[in-house]
Order: sequence, then structure tokens, then C-alpha cells
Amino acid sequence: MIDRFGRPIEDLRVTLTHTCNFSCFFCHMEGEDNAQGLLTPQEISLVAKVGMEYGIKSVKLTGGEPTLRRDLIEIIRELKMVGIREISMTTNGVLLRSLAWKLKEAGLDRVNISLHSLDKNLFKEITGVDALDKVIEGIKEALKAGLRPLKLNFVVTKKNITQLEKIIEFSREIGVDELHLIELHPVGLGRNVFSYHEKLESIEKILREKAEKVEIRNKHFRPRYYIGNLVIEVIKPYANPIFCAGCNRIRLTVDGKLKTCLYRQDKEIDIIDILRGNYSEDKKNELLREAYEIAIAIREPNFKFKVEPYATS
Ligand SMILES: Nc1nc2c(ncn2[C@@H]2O[C@H](COP(=O)(O)OP(=O)(O)OP(=O)(O)O)[C@@H](O)[C@H]2O)c(=O)[nH]1
Ligand code: SF4
Ligand code: SF4
Repeated sequence: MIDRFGRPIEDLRVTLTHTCNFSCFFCHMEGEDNAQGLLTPQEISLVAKVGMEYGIKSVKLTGGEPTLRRDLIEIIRELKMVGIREISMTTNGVLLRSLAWKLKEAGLDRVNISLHSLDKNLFKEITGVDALDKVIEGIKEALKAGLRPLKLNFVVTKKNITQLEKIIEFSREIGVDELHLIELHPVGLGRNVFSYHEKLESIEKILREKAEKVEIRNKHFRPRYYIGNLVIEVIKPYANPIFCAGCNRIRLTVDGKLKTCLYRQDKEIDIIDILRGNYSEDKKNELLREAYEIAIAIREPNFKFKVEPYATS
């Protein structure tokens, strides 16, 4: 089912927790309020299952740090059981060394792991934790466990731009599949984070020159540069009408709201009373369908192309 702007919903992005063992200075917490309360694995999978009737094929687990959920394995199993085609997770990677194989066994298909520096001190400055070695071990274990394509997330800022070449080299050496270069965006932060903003245009120009092949992805129309055995994807999520035109995702917040856009707290449908209400299974499904239909009806690109009016004289 498509929205008023011709955009299908295909991907459900689920915030599993707001807790994290890192404290990255640019964390956007998926644009959510500091909410309390967690959905159960069964509630999450029910929302995903009804979403499949509207086009949901894949689920992205995110947070906070999703690996801090003790019931993560059960969440993944439940999602697999209702028939979600692809389950992926975005993580800081610090617990992956011990979890990677169990997650794969449960049905997790792939992971995106944040790695914003290969310099120990800078890593600590960015994330608040001295955990570079553990994250690297986590990345290697995830590769061995087959959580692929494995993607590294590098948020480009004035603090870590000097690390970019090293990260590209590292990605090649250990055989990660993709490197995502993400532009900093000013979401949900009270601090003056945007002063670290770094434009990606000059990096993209170099990638364009070096790439053997360039592809535009359906999701957010993100460009992908093929260089040797590595794919480098450039993610410019802020003030980018092209990105929003290709937005195929809907979000489920930590406290049970269907959130239609990362930036919009006014375009959320609270479904917690449906999930927790004393309804029959049929009634619950019917109410969830209504909620999806409203969400799709109110969904709109946050950044749109401006259309100039015709001159009249
Ligand atoms: N504005 C905006 N930014 C997004 C959205 N989805 C992802 N991003 C940005 O993209 C970054 C990377 O997100 P990930 O969770 O690693 O990856 P993904 O977007 O699910 O992409 P794949 O795993 O490659 O399918 C996030 O930290 C955000 O900065 C979105 O719907 N809107
Ligand atoms: S690891 Fe992710 S969720 Fe945790 S603080 Fe950093 S950006 Fe936020
Ligand atoms: S509409 Fe744009 S800003 Fe909103 S979630 Fe989609 S891509 Fe992100």
C-alpha cells in the first residue's frame, strides 16, 4: 500500500530500548521521546505481522542498543515465525563477540555495526567508552557467524573525518561487505552537536571518480559506490528531499507508537491500548489494521521539493 506521495511501506524499524552502554555525542535515539516501557516479543511480532498485510517485508531492530534486551533472541524468533523475510539489527557491536552466533541461529540475517574511529582515544571521546577492541572483536565474530551483508556505519563529523581512509582500509582488510558514510543530522539533541557537521559532497566526488559502478538504492534513493570488494553507501538524511522521496519505512517506538517519520512527533499513532487491551485476536488485528491505514494516510516526506508557482505576468 502506498501513501499520498507514492511511497510504499516495506520496512518496519523497531526501537527495542532506549538504554545504551555507549553515550555517543550525536545520538539521535530515533527521534523518540524519553519514553518508558518496553513492548514484549509477542507485541512486536504482532505489529510486524499485521504490517505484512500492508507491504512490510523487513524489520530493522534498533535502539538505544538492541543487544541490551535480554529477550532479543525471542524477539528475533517471533519475527521469523510470523514470516518476516529479512531481520537486521543496528548495533554498537560491543556485545557481539558473545552474541553473534546465537543471534544468527535465532534468525537474524544481518547487522550494521557503528565504527566511528579506529583510534582508541578518539573512539572513547566519541562514544564515551573505551571499547574499540571489543567492537572490533564483535565485527570479526559477526562476519564469522555469517551476519551478512555486514555493514559498518561511520558518522562523518569534524572530529573523525581524518579516520575515513583508515576505516576504508580496515573494511577491506577484514572483508566487511559495505561501509555506510552517514551525514550528521540534528535530531533530538539539546547539545550543540551540529557544529561538528561535515558535508559529504567532496567525499562523494572522490567516490564517484574511483567507483567502478554506481547504483541508486530503492531505500531513500541512496547512492552506492562499488570500489573493489567494498560497497560504500552515502547516507544524507537531513534536508534531503530525494532521501525522503524514497522513504519506505515506518517505525515502532519503544513505548508502542507507529511513528511515521523520524523527525515528526506529531505524526504518531499510539497503539499501546490496542496491544494491551482486552480484545479478541480478530478485534486486535482489525484495530491494528485501522492504525496502519491512518499511519499511511498521514505519512508524508519530511523534506519536500519546493515547487515554484507559475509567474502570472
Ligand atoms: N532521516 C532519516 N534517516 C534515517 C532513516 N533511516 C536511517 N536513517 C539514517 O541512516 C543511519 C543508518 O541507519 P541503519 O539503521 O544503520 O541502516 P538502515 O537505514 O536500516 O539501512 P540498511 O541496513 O542498509 O538497510 C541512521 O543512523 C540514520 O542516520 C530514516 O528513515 N530517516
Ligand atoms: S551506540 Fe547508538 S544508541 Fe548508543 S549512544 Fe551511540 S548512537 Fe546512541
Ligand atoms: S520522511 Fe524523510 S526524514 Fe522522515 S523518516 Fe522518512 S526519510 Fe527520514
